[in-house]
Amino acid sequence: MIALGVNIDHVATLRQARGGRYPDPVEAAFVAERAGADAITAHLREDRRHMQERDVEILRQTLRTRLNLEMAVDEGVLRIAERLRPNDCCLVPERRVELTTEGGLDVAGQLPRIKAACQRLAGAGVRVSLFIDPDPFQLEAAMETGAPVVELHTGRYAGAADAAARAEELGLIHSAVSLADSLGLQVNAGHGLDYHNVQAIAAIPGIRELNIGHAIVAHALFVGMATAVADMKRLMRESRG
Ligand SMILES: CC(=O)[C@@H](O)[C@H](O)COP(=O)(O)O
Ligand SMILES: NCC(=O)COP(=O)(O)O
Repeated sequence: MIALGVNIDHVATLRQARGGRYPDPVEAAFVAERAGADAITAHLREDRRHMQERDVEILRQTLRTRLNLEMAVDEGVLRIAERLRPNDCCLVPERRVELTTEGGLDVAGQLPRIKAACQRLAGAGVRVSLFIDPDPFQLEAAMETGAPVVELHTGRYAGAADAAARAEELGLIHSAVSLADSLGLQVNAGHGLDYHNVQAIAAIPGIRELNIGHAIVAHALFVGMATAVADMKRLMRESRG
């Protein structure tokens, strides 16, 4: 059964629009868990544009499933992760000017730095995942860091301009899953997945977990968070037959 990690960042985006107390991403996480989320993903960005330290502290103390903390290799956030010790940390690239994550982490180009961060988090008892493009060089580098998990960036698949481009990206993802499996890495995937494009990814047998947020939160505006999560879980379940 493929697992669903619900990313609640954009509940916090709505809250930060006025810098108030609601909607509370923690409440969204509880609803998502009751609706079938297997984990909650929260991206504590260095610029704190959405999730706040208060949010991840409460999530760490209250979740019934797992907390997957997404973060850049930023000293301040690393120290928070070492203190909170979430179940999982997923290392992602960040640029303050980006609207959202634009690609995978360049592990191959900064291997000593990423490896040191992985060792610090593993030393704190955290399972580390690396958010990378479906690229053989990045997969080989990810294995060098000792991180047991990779999350394949599905953004280019999700944003493909036409069916041919989407099929090409899907092929790269299939190949990356096979290589990751041969390297002994757990394979997750995420970014830009929605109710129209998720099933082709969820159907790939070697993928253990999908992290999905923006599309679920957007759907939840119209049907509620519980139904939005249940709808996504059903599509993922049906994709496996
Ligand atoms: C790494 C990734 O693809 C997302 O989980 C990330 O959280 C996107 O950043 P925003 O949530 O800020 O859009
Ligand atoms: N790592 C992907 C994630 O957590 C959610 O990405 P998105 O569904 O908000 O694009």
